[in-house]
Amino acid sequence: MVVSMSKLVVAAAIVDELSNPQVLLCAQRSYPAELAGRWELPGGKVEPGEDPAAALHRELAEELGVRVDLGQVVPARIAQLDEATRQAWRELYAQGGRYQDQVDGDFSANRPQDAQEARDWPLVGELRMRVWPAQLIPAGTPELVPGEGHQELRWVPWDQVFDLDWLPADLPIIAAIRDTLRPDLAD
Ligand SMILES: Nc1nc2c([nH]c(=O)n2[C@H]2C[C@H](O)[C@@H](COP(=O)(O)OP(=O)(O)OP(=O)(O)O)O2)c(=O)[nH]1
Repeated sequence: MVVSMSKLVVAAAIVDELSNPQVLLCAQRSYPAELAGRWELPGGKVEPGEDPAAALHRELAEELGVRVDLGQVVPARIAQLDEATRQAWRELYAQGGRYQDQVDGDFSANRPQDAQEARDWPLVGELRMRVWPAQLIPAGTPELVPGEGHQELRWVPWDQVFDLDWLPADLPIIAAIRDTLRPDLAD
């Protein structure tokens, strides 16, 4: 059997307050050139053998200098992916897949052919992303100084979030986060 190898990225949807979020922390990438200027959720790649949630805490401390409380992972919703991605993803899961670097073992246990959800979202190529809602410790919306990875960090109200030029794979993810945290705003 062909088993594809994927790389896990972890990211946080940091809001002012998990119980009633008004704004989302959006980050504008500064590199590489082809991604510079696009918006993303802060985070980064899991290192070999690293626990994914621990990797996220590490990335947020490094990139933003913050500590966070994490909520529940927002799973990937098959229905929110475009048709080409959905098809590619079904095939991937049918083959079976593992993360490189022994992160979390086999991820094909939850098969999107049958399921409507899976834990991780597809990004470009081999990358998959696990996303947690989060709030700062203490909760709030302080001004944050971007590190070298970001041009700008901005707290954005939900009704303006989709005005930003997101990395393409993030659009269904951001919609799912908004629908999960603010079901009253769901389309
Ligand atoms: N952090 C983050 N990465 C995303 C998002 N959406 C998306 O497609 N990506 C892609 C962009 C990158 O190719 C990859 C994350 O890599 P990265 O460069 O941020 O990872 P890293 O901080 O560990 O950096 P490096 O060691 O690889 O330089 O995932 C997102 O919302 N947040």
